[in-house]
Amino acid sequence: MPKSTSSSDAVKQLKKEVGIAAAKRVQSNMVVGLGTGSTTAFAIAELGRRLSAGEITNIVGIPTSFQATVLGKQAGIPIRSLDDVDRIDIAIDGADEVDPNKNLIKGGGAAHTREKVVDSLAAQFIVVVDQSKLVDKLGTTFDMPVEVLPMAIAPVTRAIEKLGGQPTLRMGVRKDGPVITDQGNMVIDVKFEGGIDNAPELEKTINNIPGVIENGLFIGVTNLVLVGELKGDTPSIREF
Ligand SMILES: O=C[C@H](O)[C@H](O)[C@H](O)COP(=O)(O)O
Repeated sequence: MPKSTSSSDAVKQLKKEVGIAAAKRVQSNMVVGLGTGSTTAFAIAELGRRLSAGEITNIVGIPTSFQATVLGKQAGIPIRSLDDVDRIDIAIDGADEVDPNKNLIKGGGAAHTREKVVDSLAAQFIVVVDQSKLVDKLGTTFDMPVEVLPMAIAPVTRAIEKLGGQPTLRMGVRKDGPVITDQGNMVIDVKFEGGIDNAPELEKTINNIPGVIENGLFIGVTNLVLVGELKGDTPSIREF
């Protein structure tokens, strides 16, 4: 087996273990925020398994994307909207970068706007990642996604350049033209050379540009990070 295949298999296994570990923290009668991405997909599947096995009963899921809605329904989790509930007990979601203060970059799947709404409302927000997502400084391995109203792409791009960012319009894969989000907007990925110096400030500054819907910085939202990591050849889970 080529090395790259075996290492991607190992990452997939870490994502699976950490997703399952997070799903095991869900108890009966909870309202659960269902995150987006390949890691959370394992958590959603495990929640469905626990429901059908009778290990937990009477949970409902609040999805953060079309993907989470589809996966939640496939797993047999009753899906509700924010109009139907008065609280979210726990939210489980992935991340593209996690810093030592549990601050995040999210939006690799263009779902960060709905994710920020749902994850911020949760009494407990659990982030599930494999070890490759841990960084000392945000913005060093992943560009910051910004969801933008399509008619404002040009002025928002110029405003971000004035702030020192290098914006790129995200293009579709297996679809010509730009990525269109679940809300019908576009996404700009912004590189900051050397990473993001003051992420709490930048989160507010970017969101203050007219036409910006939401950026992918999640500051002070996370309660717990579950990290899947390899100890030698053995997968283990660390929390902080
Ligand atoms: O928009 C997508 C989300 O923020 C994801 O949670 C994030 O990109 C991590 O996804 P994955 O678990 O697939 O790496």
